[in-house]
Amino acid sequence: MTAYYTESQVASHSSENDCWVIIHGGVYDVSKFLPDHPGGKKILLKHAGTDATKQFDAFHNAGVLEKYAALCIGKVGDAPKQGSEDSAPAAAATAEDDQYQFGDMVPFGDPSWYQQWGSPYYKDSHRRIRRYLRQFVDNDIMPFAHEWDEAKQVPMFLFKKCAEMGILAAIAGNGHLPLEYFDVEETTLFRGGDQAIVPPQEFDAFHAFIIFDELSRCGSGGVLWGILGGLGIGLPPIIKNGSEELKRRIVPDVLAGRKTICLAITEPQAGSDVANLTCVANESGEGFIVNGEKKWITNGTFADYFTAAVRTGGDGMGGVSLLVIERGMTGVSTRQMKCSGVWSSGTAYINFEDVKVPRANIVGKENRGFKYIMNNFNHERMGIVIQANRLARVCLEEAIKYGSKRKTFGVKLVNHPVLRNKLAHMARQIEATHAWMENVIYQTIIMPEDLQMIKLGGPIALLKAQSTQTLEYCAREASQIFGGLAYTRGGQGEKVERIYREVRAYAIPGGSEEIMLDLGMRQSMKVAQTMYGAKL
Ligand code: HEM
Repeated sequence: MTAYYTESQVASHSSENDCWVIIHGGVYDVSKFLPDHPGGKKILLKHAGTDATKQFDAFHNAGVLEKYAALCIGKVGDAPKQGSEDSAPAAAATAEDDQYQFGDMVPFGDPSWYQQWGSPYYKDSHRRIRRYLRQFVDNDIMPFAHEWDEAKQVPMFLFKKCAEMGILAAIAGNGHLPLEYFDVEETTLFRGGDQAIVPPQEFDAFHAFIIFDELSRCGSGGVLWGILGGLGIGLPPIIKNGSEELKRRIVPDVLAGRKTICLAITEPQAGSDVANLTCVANESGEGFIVNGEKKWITNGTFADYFTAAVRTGGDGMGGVSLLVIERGMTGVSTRQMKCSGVWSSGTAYINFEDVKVPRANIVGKENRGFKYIMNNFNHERMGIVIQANRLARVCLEEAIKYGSKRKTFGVKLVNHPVLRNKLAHMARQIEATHAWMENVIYQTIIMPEDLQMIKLGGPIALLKAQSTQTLEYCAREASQIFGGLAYTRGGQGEKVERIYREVRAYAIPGGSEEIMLDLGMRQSMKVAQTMYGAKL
């Protein structure tokens, strides 16, 4: 039952031992919080017993109130009369309610189909998954993203939660649900047949896109890579190429959040140059003995399984295989690396020293690993593109929100033409990238998979460079708009400061911008000549 107080009742609680404030209609008892308030005790006491909404808004993000909800003891005003509209429980929102607009309506703060624009790509189940994910991110992720980043790990219960929702299965399937390896009725998103939030038979690449896009609103690459980075790239090669025995042994546990997995390809001396990796797996008896190092491995500090690229044959791409190495195997050791960003994602340096791996753990055929890795690259890169563009959008949204309340020289930041110019350049790049992204995702639905490999590889490589350069631009400009607040960790500039540190975690892995731009043109020229008959 909500308690209601009058303004004069609140005013009588204005001493150091008994201090209440009103913020956005809520009454907060901050007596015990005074010594812990990061802004200091005095400033709170100055506003004791009063409505301090305006002062509060000047120094905090809205999320602070959610995080400190326990301090809220009631509301200000009269209790609603029984049976009045206010006392009735709010009706659950339906997909129809969301048909025209959804979100905060900050210009370009969400994709255009959230803001009264029509789109051929989305139907009711897309609108429902969007609402479901937004609540999850607002309530269960955003208030804690900063803490998790500082603690340099995401909590393990998050994997279970994502599994229960069906998010892990949705991400692993590359636009399809891997229905053989999880029970849809155990998930909140897909249970209930035609009545499900997303009926399993309706699931498509746009649902997966919305999941990634909405999750990325948390503004933390560390959280995103933490929960999905390893699974999103480490599991699909097994689902696609592994033996039935290997799949049954590994996939259900990972999709249920009981076990975690990562992809271990990069080495101290071989990054984008995958064909030259040196981690070696020598045949021995019933299996292999693995020796070598892996570096910058997302989720490597805690993953139970490593989908590792190893050299089983001669030099170059024809000698690479994929092996599932398990944490419990003797000779596996991992340590957390100190990176400039994505702190909570568990980036690891890994040593394999005489690790005995049974032959049953090989993924697909021996010496075919390079092909399996390449086949997964489009999926991996699109995941990066979606995240990078939403993180860029977060920078724009945060900058507009902050710039609409902060004044300099008596004028709101958004009303200074020089700052509006920055916002405009951010918006045009984000919207252009988003439209290209939707176009490519649509192609992944209508184009046969073998053709996608050939025709989409070039555009996706260019799109990756487009999205990370957009992210870099937006992170920089938003930081300038936030000024000193984006130079300190936490507080109002929390997301922008963190994203600025995370730009390189998007621009380098999965193919650096330089390699993407070159590959994108090379591949597109080849396709034009060999498939469309261009005389070049
Ligand atoms: C329920 C009441 C309040 C809570 C839970 C709260 C919480 C916080 C927190 C968590 C921070 C750290 C920065 C951040 O995360 O945003 C902070 C900073 C601050 N707060 Fe509060 N606060 C409250 C009320 C107020 C009020 C009424 C004022 C009055 C002006 C105030 C002034 C400040 C200032 C000046 C800072 C420092 C900002 C900076 O570092 O730039 N707070 N507060």
